Amino acid sequence: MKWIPAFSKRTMFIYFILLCLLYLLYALNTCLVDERKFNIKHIFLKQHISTYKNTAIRLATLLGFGVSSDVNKYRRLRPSGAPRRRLPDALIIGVKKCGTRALLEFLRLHPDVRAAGSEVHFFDKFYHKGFEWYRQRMPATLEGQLTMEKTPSYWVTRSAPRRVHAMNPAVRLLAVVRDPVTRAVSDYTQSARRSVTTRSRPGELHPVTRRSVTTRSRPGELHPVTRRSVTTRSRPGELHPVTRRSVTTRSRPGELHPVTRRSVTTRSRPGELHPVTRRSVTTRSRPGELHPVTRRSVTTRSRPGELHPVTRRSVTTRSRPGELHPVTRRSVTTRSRPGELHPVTRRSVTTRSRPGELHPVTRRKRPSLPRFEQLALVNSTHNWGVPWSIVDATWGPVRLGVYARPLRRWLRRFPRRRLLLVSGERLVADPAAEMARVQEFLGLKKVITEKHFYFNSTKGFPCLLKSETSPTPHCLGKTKGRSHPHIDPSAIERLREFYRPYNERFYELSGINFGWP
Ligand SMILES: Nc1ncnc2c1ncn2[C@@H]1O[C@H](COP(=O)(O)OS(=O)(=O)O)[C@@H](OP(=O)(O)O)[C@H]1O
Repeated sequence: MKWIPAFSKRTMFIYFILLCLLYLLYALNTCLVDERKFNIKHIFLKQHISTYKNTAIRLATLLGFGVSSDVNKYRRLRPSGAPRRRLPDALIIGVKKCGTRALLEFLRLHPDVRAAGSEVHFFDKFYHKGFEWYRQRMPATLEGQLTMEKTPSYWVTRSAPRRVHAMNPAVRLLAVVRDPVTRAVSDYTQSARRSVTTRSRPGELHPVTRRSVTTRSRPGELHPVTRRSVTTRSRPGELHPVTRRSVTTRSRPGELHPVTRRSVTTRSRPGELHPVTRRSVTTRSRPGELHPVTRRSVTTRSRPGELHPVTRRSVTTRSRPGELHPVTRRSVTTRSRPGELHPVTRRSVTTRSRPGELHPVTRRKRPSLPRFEQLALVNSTHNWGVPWSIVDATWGPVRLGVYARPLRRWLRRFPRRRLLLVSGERLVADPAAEMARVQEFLGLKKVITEKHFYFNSTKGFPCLLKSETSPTPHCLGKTKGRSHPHIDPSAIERLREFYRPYNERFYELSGINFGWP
């Protein structure tokens, strides 16, 4: 030590005193800012110190010291300059259809949380755009506020744990989980609302979803892919050959439905009363004619340009595509060829395309999916002569409920204490209690309590008394908390059996028993 004056005892002592002074200065600055007796010089100093502090914490972590980086313990907001956009401090990484939107909306009640409104999909779809792009998608926050984002698909994106870790190894992760069976039904309900009614040939798979489609086969035929009965059009009075229930019939005027014995939709001649109900029926008369029974004018089909001979108002015409209505000079409903735009409005028109074809202009889907049971179970095996359905674990809504696999991937990158598993069931049954756990995990003061919620019995879910965006009581949107279709109890039981071992594995890995049936 003697030959290196820089390390003499006296020099070391001076360094120590200097360090203490520096720390005192920092502490003093914090107090000054807290008391709101700050000036621009202090703000700059504060910003620099917090930057150094964060850097120091990261360096210490790299060197293997167990420094807690829980720097965001709840603080009174200090107005240290203008708000700015920052990369997220915490992420809701999943799981789809488990209540991620509810969690985010509830968290937004906290004054120290700011979150991106829509799903950003950075770590799964837009990673190539870089962190600066991601930062720009975030809301501006004040020093001390948490920046958050939720994208449920991160949970199952293989590369997401590595990418999130590269952004910030100290980031806090939240995942909402729910009974995988209910989750699957919820997932299916959403797809059913979005998906399409196609008319393809029997046996053909849907060209977009690659799953079987609603077919029109002959009465009694089973669906060629799912081997279940299909919607049939049989002759009046016939029962459905498979379900043995009555089918939609077209009978002659006056005939009662042969099975239900109720009157059927008839097409009679103008002036005729319905032979059973004795009420007037929809008639097609010639232009100008009054309805022979009611003496009111009837819907007519006149030639384009002609006024209705009784009411003297223009009538619905069928003109050639592109033609304007000769009286109103407005465009008329046209039937163009698939892909053609309406010649006057330049908007896509109702088309009749060939089976499997998507609408050529809008490329949008139309509604209908096979039943949940058909998709979740494959009725192919026979166990000692007894038909036995096996769960289709490759089907998305089923696969996503196997939580153990993605959890293992996340735990390879992040320590368990960095990931909070939120119960989707408790978020509905006792939102305040679950939010208390979440606030503690995020190092926030407990601000969100029971007084923020009320139970809306019509919706069947907890709703908010007020929020950042609305000062009046409101629930989540109508896409959240949908009513689910009835599912065959035996299918539910099959799924429960399927998930049981995976759930056990998940409880082991997470250290929490969620108690799913
Ligand atoms: N408070 C409240 N209000 C409405 N809905 C609530 C609420 N809390 C939890 N849930 C459940 O959240 C389910 C939707 O989950 P997500 O928000 O994760 O869906 S998504 O992945 O973002 O599409 C949603 O699923 P469905 O019931 O199938 O619509 C709800 O069961």
